[in-house]
Amino acid sequence: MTKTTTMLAVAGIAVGSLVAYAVYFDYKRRTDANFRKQLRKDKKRVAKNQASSEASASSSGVDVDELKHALETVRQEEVPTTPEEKEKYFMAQVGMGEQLCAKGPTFNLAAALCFYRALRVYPSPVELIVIYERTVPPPVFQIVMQLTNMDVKERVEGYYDCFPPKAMNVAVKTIEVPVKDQPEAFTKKKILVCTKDIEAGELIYKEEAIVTALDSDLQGKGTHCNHCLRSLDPSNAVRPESDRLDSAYCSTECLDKAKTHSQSLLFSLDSPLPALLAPAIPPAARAARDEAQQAFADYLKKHGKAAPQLVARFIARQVSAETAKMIPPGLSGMKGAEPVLTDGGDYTLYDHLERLRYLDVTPSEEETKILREVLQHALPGLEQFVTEERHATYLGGMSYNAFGVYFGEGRDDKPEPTERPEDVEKSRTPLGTQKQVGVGFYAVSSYLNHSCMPSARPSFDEGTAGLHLIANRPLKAGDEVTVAYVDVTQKEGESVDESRRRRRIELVRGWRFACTCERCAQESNGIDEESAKDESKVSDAVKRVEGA
Ligand SMILES: C[S@@+](CC[C@H](N)C(=O)[O-])C[C@H]1O[C@@H](n2cnc3c(N)ncnc32)[C@H](O)[C@@H]1O
Repeated sequence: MTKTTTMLAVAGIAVGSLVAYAVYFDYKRRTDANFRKQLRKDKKRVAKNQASSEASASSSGVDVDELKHALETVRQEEVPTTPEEKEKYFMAQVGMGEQLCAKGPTFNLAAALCFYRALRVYPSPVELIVIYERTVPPPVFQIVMQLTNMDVKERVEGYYDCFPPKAMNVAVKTIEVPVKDQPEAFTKKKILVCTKDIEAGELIYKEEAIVTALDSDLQGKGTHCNHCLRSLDPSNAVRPESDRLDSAYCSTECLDKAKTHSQSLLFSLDSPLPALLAPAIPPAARAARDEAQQAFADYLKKHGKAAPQLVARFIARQVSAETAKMIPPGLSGMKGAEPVLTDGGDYTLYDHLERLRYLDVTPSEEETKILREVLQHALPGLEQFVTEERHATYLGGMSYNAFGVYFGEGRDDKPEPTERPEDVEKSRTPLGTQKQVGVGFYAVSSYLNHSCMPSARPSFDEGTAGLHLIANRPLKAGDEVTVAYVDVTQKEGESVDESRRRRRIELVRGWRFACTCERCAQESNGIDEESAKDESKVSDAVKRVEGA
């Protein structure tokens, strides 16, 4: 209840460790599902008598509108950027909060706002809430919890107001669809719809990939840019001095972006942090980092899959985006580190991944260990971020949502896979994965559902991983936009049934769903006995994976 109590409790935990990536963790925890779960638990445990934050007047005696207004005001305030400033700010706010507490109930809201401000810059918000519970007078603590819950709730619920950006002409809509064989049961599904009328052949939007990975047979050859995937003349390629993947780039601009986003952290001995924040690396640590990166590069080469690389790059890009926020504008040299994916709102890259569907996959222990070591040797502490569970979510998210990048009619020189068909890595590629040069993960396009009669198609017209979504037919505002995840053309010599069966089996293998599109429904009418057997295999496979 005194200044010393909170300050001492806090000092014992982490005030001294406000380094770059600690703030990154802070940011993540604040926004991730586990943190929100924890908050809900805390809310139940702590605020037993607290009226719902939706109620017009709260048990803390502060009107909800007043709280909302206060929250908005705090949100508008600038948060200090450097670790030292944050620490100073934190101490000042806690000190002021405690002084205001002593002045009596009239100052409860003002006191709570101080504690809330301190929470915003503290590296371990959950721990701090637990400390507050012990040290802050209950009525003030209740208000801090209300502010925190309100903030998290608004962030979660407001996401689809800001995303996708309005200029992209699409919106995410949640619809209810009937569950097969269960009359009157419905399930929720997200679809992407147009927000304006579009002509056939018109560009709906263009989207840059958040992360890309070249197909493994092209890695190191110098025929494609490692960042934008553009075709290159190897003799003109830009080659970095130190690069674990022997990467080539089409320009110094792509090289710089790649370094900023992920290459420096994962595949080179450069500092993963900008000079302003970078700690000096002792020679022994350098050697260990080199070894960890070599093991990761060997792993990627041996397994030939893109998803583990996309995962690593996505994590690295989160680090880069969060560290860029900590550096005063103009000083960072990290231009482009933070992708702008929303119309305002304070969302992180993780917000975009978290809401997507993902495949239920289990990364090998070896893969998790290798990735953790690469991260640990780049920034000690970062490895804590890759728990088995989180790694599985990332890997499942990338495997499920990646799009194949292909140019023109695609390529014909990709080595035929040697694995069992069900083990071949799939990406959404209307020409078939054999035609792609690599893959990209896209925040908006991840929401596109499949149709065997798609209303749109991805196109890589600029010869890079920049995805142009083109309408296949006229679309009205509100119509669903779909693409083909697999090659849906009926091949020469293939019957309607055979084509239907091929598509559906590929969809089950790659994305584990039985296609419910209009064309599949139409073509099921004349289904023959042989196809019916395959169809039950599709249903069984889906049941197996969905029931698992
Ligand atoms: C990447 S997600 C697309 C967004 C997703 N609809 C959602 O609700 O988040 C792909 C998933 O959507 C569903 N889906 C997409 N296209 C479908 C189709 N043609 N038929 C049935 N389900 C489909 C499947 O569950 C599939 O696993």
